Amino acid sequence: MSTLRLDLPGGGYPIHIGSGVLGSADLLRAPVSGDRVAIVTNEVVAPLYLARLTEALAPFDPAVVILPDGETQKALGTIDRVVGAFLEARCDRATTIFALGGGVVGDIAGFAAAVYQRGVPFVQVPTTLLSQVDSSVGGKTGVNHALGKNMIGCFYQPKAVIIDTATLATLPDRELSAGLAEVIKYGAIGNRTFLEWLEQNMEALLRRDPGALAYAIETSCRDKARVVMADEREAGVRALLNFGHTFGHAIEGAMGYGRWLHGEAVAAGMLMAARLSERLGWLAAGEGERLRALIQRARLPLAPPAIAPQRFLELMAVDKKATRGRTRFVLLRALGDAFLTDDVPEEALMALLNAGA
Ligand SMILES: NC(=O)c1ccc[n+]([C@@H]2O[C@H](COP(=O)([O-])OP(=O)(O)OC[C@H]3O[C@@H](n4cnc5c(N)ncnc54)[C@H](O)[C@@H]3O)[C@@H](O)[C@H]2O)c1
Ligand SMILES: O=C(O)C(=O)C[C@@H](O)[C@H](O)[C@H](O)COP(=O)(O)O
Ligand SMILES: [Zn+2]
Repeated sequence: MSTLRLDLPGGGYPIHIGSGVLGSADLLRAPVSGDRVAIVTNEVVAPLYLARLTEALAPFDPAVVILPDGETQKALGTIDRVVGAFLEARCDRATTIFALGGGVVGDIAGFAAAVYQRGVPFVQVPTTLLSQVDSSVGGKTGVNHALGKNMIGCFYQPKAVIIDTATLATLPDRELSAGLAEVIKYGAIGNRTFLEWLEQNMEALLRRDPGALAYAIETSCRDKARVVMADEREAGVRALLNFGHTFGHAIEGAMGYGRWLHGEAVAAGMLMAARLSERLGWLAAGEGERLRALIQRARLPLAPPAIAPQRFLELMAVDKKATRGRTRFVLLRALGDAFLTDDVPEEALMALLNAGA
């Protein structure tokens, strides 16, 4: 097992990574400060891992909230239902909330914990590759709105992140690939050495080699923690973690939440951002091709679905990175060297959208 730390002025937390840590009573009970716990999970994850978490938390007798599966659950109505379940179970301010599941459960449970009685402690126990490398770390919580992805939420840091890599054994292949999109993102935005490692180890990751997965998860969490420690509230460098997301979130919204997985939309979005970088003369063609090849080997989509350019623009107009009415994009100077800019001529953007990628 390895442990990283994410330190912030408001208090830091450990990120424990290891196979079988879901069975570790010591690790799971350490972040519990009060005398009660509640677990938020979903109908897919509960039959697989709820008993193990409940056993590890004994003698606490957790209140359990089991949500339906899927991205469409990331909606304000779900927060109302989760808060209702907490109230019915008489959860008080000394109740620690555990999020057991993928990014959807983590974003919902984290936001519910942030607003329940104005804030109760919570712990992330991520069970998808995507949530283990990205969503469980850094404190972005929230839900979607019909007009935009993650439009309702807040920054609210967990007390601990406990990553049991053994849970990935039951993850469907399509979900594993979706997680690899965010892993590739770390290489593309700021870690060329890691990108080269991914080029050499993609097959090992796809066949779920435990050593390769552990290395990819640890490197991703370390990179993300470093960025979050430098800029918790996304005033600057944290925006780079949004590489591929300006296009990706628009794809998710245009298709209807859940049709394209988040990681799939981010993969196509990263390639759109790379192509835009090439069109604007920032990125050499060979670099974009290298990213395309890696995304293809991760079994991820290489191009967006058919979306009218006007619709794309409408959806991107609400992107949270926009300032003074101008959409900002994360572009590449090279693989491993990303930057944020609002200096994207409309003709270049329209040419990209009209080209279908
Ligand atoms: N907060 C953040 O910083 C952040 C970062 C990245 C993504 N996100 C959000 O995360 C969400 C995507 O997360 P995700 O990719 O984990 O999707 P998800 O939570 O929908 O999980 C994917 C699927 O796998 C199932 N599942 C979970 N663990 C499993 C396991 N061990 N075995 C078998 N099945 C399992 C889930 O029930 C679901 O069907 C999106 O809403 C995205 O916006 C948030
Ligand atoms: O943690 C971050 O910061 C990220 O941008 C990570 C992204 O992978 C993630 O999808 C995040 O939820 C996007 O945030 P948003 O602010 O663009 O909604
Ligand atoms: Zn993401």
